[in-house]
Amino acid sequence: MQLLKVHGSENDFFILDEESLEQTITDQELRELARKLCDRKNGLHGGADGVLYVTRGHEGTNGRMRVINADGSEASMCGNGIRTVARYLSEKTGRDDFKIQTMYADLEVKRTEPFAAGVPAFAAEISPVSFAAPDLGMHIGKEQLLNDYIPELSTTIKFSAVAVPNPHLIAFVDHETISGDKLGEIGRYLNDGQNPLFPDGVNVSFIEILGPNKLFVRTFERGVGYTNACGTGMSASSLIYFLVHGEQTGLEQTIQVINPGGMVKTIIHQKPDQSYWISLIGNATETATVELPITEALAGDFTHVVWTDTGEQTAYKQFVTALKEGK
Ligand SMILES: N[C@@H](CCC[C@H](N)C(=O)O)C(=O)O
Repeated sequence: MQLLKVHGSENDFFILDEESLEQTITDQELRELARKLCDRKNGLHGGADGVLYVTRGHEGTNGRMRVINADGSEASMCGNGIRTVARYLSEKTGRDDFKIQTMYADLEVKRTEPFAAGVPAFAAEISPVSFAAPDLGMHIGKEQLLNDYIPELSTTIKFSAVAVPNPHLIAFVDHETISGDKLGEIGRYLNDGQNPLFPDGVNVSFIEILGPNKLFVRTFERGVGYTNACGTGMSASSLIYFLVHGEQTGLEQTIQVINPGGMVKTIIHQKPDQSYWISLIGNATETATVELPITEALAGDFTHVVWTDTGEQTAYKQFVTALKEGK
């Protein structure tokens, strides 16, 4: 079996193309493989946030992406992941602009200007968007939530909820709060599988506004925990920023979203039917190619792994250093 280790803003994944498997695997094996590979302690080379399983897509697409979180659960979308799958499929098929089949929609992706020398970038469509409680798996006694309190969570922090289409709960906070563990406390509670508010879990993001069209976003991901970045989380946060702070931004404007692992750009669009969609633009970095026997991987045995670094991470680190220095 071959894998590709990739990341978008250091939200890292193993891409597994079904064509690299000698035999088909069951859904149960795929979930088990994700749990074994991604474990941050005992997994493959420090683990990962998830597995992106690439298969043939239906007509009109260049392939299909399934998102398996580190805990083996399946998500409907992954914004950082889809850019890396876009790059993988682009290099596999020689096309730079195409659609990828995901759980609920065929999404447009395209190669864009690199973020820096050696830092390839792709743009991905993030949609469909919904604010409806049933689409969010939200049970808070309200049909929608926009900048309002959930008293069970906090009496001082206001939340907004949006599905893009995976569910996100978002709050504007100050610098001290975003740097503390309130996000972890809320994220862990809402993803314990037992709470009555989001029984299926939810991705939780805190936003600090750094200036007009400039945000810092930190996310606690469903099925993962704290991540360096969450692409759908940053897209959802940008949309909520537009809806709550319309005095600072507008449709078709580029929003810069800084995250613990780097930076992405987002643009909010509105269709004639009034529905929203978001462009998410960011790096698609390939850090290593990996070869290993699937039977051993399923048993959590990584002794016969052939791991080959691509060397791309050096350019990515230089890009992040320049970003921090404001260059
Ligand atoms: N990291 C992803 C989101 C992955 C799925 C998420 N954990 C969920 O369960 O919804 C991103 O970049 O969007």
